[in-house]
Amino acid sequence: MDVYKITGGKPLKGTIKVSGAKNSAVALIPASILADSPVTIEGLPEISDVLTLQALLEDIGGKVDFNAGKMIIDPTEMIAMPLPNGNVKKLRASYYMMGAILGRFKNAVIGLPGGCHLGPRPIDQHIKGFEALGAKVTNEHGAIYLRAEELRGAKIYLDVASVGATINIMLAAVLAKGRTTIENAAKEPEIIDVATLLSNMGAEIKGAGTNVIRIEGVDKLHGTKHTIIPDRIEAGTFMIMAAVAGDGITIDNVIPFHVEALTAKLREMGIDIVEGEEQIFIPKSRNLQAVDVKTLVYPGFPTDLQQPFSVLLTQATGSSVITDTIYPARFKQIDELRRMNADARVEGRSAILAGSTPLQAATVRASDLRAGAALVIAGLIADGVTEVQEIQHIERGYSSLIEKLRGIGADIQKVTIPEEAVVNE
Ligand SMILES: CC(=O)N[C@H]1[C@@H](OP(=O)(O)OP(=O)(O)OC[C@H]2O[C@@H](n3ccc(=O)[nH]c3=O)[C@H](O)[C@@H]2O)O[C@H](CO)[C@@H](O)[C@@H]1O
Ligand SMILES: C=C(OP(=O)(O)O)C(=O)O
Repeated sequence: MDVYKITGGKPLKGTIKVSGAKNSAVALIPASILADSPVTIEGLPEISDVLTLQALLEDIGGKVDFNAGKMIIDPTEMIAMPLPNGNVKKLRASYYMMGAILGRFKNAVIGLPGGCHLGPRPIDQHIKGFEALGAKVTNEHGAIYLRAEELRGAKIYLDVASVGATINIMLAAVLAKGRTTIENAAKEPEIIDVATLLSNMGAEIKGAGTNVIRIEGVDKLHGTKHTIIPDRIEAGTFMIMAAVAGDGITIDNVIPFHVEALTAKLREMGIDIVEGEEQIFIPKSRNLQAVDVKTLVYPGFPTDLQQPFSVLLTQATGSSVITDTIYPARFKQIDELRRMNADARVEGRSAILAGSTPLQAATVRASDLRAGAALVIAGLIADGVTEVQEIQHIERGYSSLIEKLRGIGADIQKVTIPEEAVVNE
């Protein structure tokens, strides 16, 4: 099994570049299914979620060429093959195969999605949307069957402003007959990115990025070329790293507006943030002050940064509370941080962290993607050599992490250890 070994305490300095956004990539790739000619996507991150989606497109007959972040997808010979399990279970966003295959072929069979275990992650709002568009949806032996004679535009009010449901309904609705309105839509930047690709393919979409999206169905969509937006969660992870371990770090390829909730919190803690057009510079930080954080839908503080942020709070003066209103049980990093000497505990939907506590190296487990990112940051500031296990979760979402961190002076390596050395819960 592969693990990361990190020797903490090295001064981190220089420039670190952000890759394309994972949560856009995983929707843009399935969106290509809807076109009648090749789609090119540039700037994709080299992460396992992207490779798994490439395999899923190939499973249904797509021809895909992926090289240096550029993916050329020829969807012309795709067929609505069932995708019951296997690759589907490797990532959360395989649910976008439902909307895209249903949208193009009017029927689809897809296993239930995988992804990070953050507590319950229902897809009832996706299903509600597909049904409103005229699909019959059944769950048979762990696979979702979607069948429609034709898809017709509808008015859909989402009970929760779900990113996945918003995008999935857009994918299913762009080729439906007539007008679809999604109310209480999610507003994340990734939704705008997907709407931009679909519009450039010929779709008629208005309001992406607001809470009402209107889609006028069209008869066909064509290929196009698209450049993905930068990953605001990767950028945020590097900002947190720079604040807690940096000796002057520039984060390159970031849209500062996309990380404003984090920037505001960091400033509240006393951290200097210098914003450029596509760069953020964070000088060495001193005297971090405790703050409370509540995760909310965009533009609120993102749940995906809550776990990395908890490491920063172990180094602040005073006691901080993090409350995750999106995934109330998303605190598996806390037990691992306690192994590293953090003074932290979970109470209900909150984590309470007392600072400032020097962290000590330990062998820890990345239970999920952002818990893994949190443990890497913890390893960078801990005294000694930290071993992070289960890094396959981290590699679902961070492109070339080792190389990027080494580029700013981190001592981190990927090594293979025998299976018997793996820690169990
Ligand atoms: C691939 C992807 O883009 N993943 C992101 C996406 O996940 P994902 O799209 O799965 O998250 P959602 O925005 O759908 O979930 C938000 C909230 O709505 C609830 N919900 C969602 C759908 C549904 O049908 N019913 C329902 O109750 C969820 O349990 C959660 O409490 O947004 C999350 C919230 O920003 C991020 O943590 C994930 O990184
Ligand atoms: C939860 C995440 O991803 P996914 O939805 O793909 O599991 C994440 O990116 O933090």
